[in-house]
Amino acid sequence: MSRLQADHLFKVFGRRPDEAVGKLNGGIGRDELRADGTTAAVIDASFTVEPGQIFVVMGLSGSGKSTLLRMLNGLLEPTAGRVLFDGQDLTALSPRELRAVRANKISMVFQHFALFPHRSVLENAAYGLEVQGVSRSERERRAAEALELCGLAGWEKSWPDELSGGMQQRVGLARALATDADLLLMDESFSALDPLIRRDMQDQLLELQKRLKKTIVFITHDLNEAMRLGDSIAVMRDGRIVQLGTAEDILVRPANDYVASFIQDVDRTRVLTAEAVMTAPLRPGAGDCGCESVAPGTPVAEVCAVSARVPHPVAVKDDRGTLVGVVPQSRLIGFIGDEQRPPTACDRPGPQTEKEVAHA
Ligand SMILES: Nc1ncnc2c1ncn2[C@@H]1O[C@H](COP(=O)(O)OP(=O)(O)OP(=O)(O)O)[C@@H](O)[C@H]1O
Repeated sequence: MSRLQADHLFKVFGRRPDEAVGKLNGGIGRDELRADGTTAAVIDASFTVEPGQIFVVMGLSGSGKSTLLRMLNGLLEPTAGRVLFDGQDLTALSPRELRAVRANKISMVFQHFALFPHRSVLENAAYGLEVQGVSRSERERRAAEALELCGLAGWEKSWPDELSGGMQQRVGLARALATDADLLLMDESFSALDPLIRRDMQDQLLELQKRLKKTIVFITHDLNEAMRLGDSIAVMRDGRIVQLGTAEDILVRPANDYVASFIQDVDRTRVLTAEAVMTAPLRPGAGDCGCESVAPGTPVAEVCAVSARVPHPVAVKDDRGTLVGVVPQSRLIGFIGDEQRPPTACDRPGPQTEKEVAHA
């Protein structure tokens, strides 16, 4: 069972929302509705998020990301459609049941995390547990653990204003992790941070995720962030999900010109991995030599570097050392050059470089 499922979700603000859903289903556009003073913030969004996955919702300002997120945790009631959390229909719960689910199973991390200025870092991290009614000693233990996970051991007694912006954001993350919630909803959580600190936080989240295996919905307007973090990415435009897929799907097979224009500036060699470019080995015994090999998840840029050092296609091996494919140099060069056609033959073949002569 999926941890989270959005099933034909709509959110319409303004007059006669139900009528507007009917019109949207009938093919009317968002702009036509707006002329009536009605805003279709989310239109027919469906997706599933599996346990342990990072699901990223990416889109420009006004595309409907925050509205979608607020429906996922029950803060906003959908105009139509359902949200299933562990198979339970959130839209069918009473306000009291919904509050219990939100307090115990869902944690939010916002862009500007509001820390309490007159509480210590430890008390701030323990806040979610306090709301849950956990005893002081237990919540201090769990908050200290979460702070340590987020690299803030030793800062427990400090005040928020003694911390940098990045550290404050980590306290927010620690607060979310301390509650043991299965589902983390992160709304532009790193957007207010400087680029280097932001990257650091992304790395830290990925590192934490390897251990904790939470289910995370992460909202961002930054495609690079989406590609770094997302096991699965939904690209939103004007309230609709226009593409749903992995970073590789989006880079290699953009669904339309809009998505294609987004990915123009993405460095594919740093996002796509050996797995995306490898082929089946042609000769038996490939990868048996002592030459450098790469893991399936190695970025193409690093595979290029290895390829320049070994005299044959780069072997791709899984974590048990089993050969899963090879990456010939021609494929790497074709990939960087965005070339899909097969290679052509030379009418005067033969070694042309010192390296080729040495290995001829
Ligand atoms: N309470 C509301 N009443 C009326 N319209 C709203 C309301 N909340 C959001 N909207 C509209 O719904 C649309 C989607 O807004 P939303 O905040 O979900 O987008 P977003 O992608 O999260 O944008 P941002 O990145 O700027 O936060 C916008 O046109 C917004 O003006």
